[in-house]
Amino acid sequence: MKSSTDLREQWIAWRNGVIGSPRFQRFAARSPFLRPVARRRARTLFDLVAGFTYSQLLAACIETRLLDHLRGGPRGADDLAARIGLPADAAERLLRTAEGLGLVERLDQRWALGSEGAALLGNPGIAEMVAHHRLLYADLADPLALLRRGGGGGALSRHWHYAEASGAGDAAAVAPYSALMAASQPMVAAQALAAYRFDRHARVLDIGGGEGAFLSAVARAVPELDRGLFDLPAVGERSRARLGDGVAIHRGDFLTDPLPTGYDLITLIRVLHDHDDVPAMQLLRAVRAALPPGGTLLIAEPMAGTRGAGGVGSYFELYLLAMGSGRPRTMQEIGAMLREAGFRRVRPLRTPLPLVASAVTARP
Ligand SMILES: C[S@@+](CC[C@H](N)C(=O)[O-])C[C@H]1O[C@@H](n2cnc3c(N)ncnc32)[C@H](O)[C@@H]1O
Repeated sequence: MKSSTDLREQWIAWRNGVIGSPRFQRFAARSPFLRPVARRRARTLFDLVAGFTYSQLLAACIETRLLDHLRGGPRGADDLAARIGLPADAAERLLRTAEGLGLVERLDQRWALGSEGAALLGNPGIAEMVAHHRLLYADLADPLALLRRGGGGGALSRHWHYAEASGAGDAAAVAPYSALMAASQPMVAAQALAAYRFDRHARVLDIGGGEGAFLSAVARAVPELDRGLFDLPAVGERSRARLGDGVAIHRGDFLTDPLPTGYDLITLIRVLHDHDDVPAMQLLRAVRAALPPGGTLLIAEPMAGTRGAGGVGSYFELYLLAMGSGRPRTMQEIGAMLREAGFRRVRPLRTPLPLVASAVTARP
């Protein structure tokens, strides 16, 4: 009897033979029943081929602040050209191409914000990420070279000081990544806060908490919670400015220094995936040791293998490869690591937008 793997292999060979056949493609394009599928497939393939042009066009819209200029309502092309600092014909071309991506739309002789443009403006962190992608774009200019050298060694690795450089990093080294993380944090905090009841706890410690944007969001939702933040010294300094004196700031290296105790909830938000398996296990063991009996660890970050997340997993895989440290892990891999670190009750949580972050809790 054939195994399910054999049957799947046969099915894949048959399917690929049909889809790849020019004769079938011609037939599907003419058939009224198959035409919608054929068009959808052609569109998906085109997006795969041309995706880099979309990203670069988006980068131009962000750099010129084109979408910001439409925030208040439609404007004429000449007005926009003057505002974004482009000659009229160049501005017209930028607007036409942005229209194709739903970023702007025509309204008589004027231009208005398109639905994708409005969604983008609603999440300021996205614009920051688009601008930041200049670094990843440079590292991906030769993707095979990046893969062959095992990642790192480029612009993105220099941006994330702790990825490959030695030392904790001074104020200048940590500023760019800390600001970027703070700008993109609200989307992530929304996932964690929707997935987990923070009001079950008395004291929360956010490890790798950056400038404190996550703890600020937690405080708005559960003001009575005592808060502490642990991060590298120069980042801790930045968080003091945002969080004020009401929050305990612990400065140190979580791979070499002891973690503070006395917190019944510890959070790792977009932290674990930054680290290779050995340091990631070291961190989980340290957290396990710092938690009291009955305490909880909450991990929230984008995870590999997330159903319905499309190419998001590939994006994070390449991003972390270019950064030179860490990898996105599946929920199962994180669960296994938690158990190996001595955690017993591992519970995946539902987040509203898993492509932004999935979440899991564990207790000693
Ligand atoms: C990707 S950022 C996430 C920041 C924040 N949790 C967020 O989601 O916005 C990772 C954070 O971990 C901190 N970090 C990295 N390695 C560290 C180490 N060895 N000790 C302490 N903090 C570290 C970085 O400084 C940075 O703030």
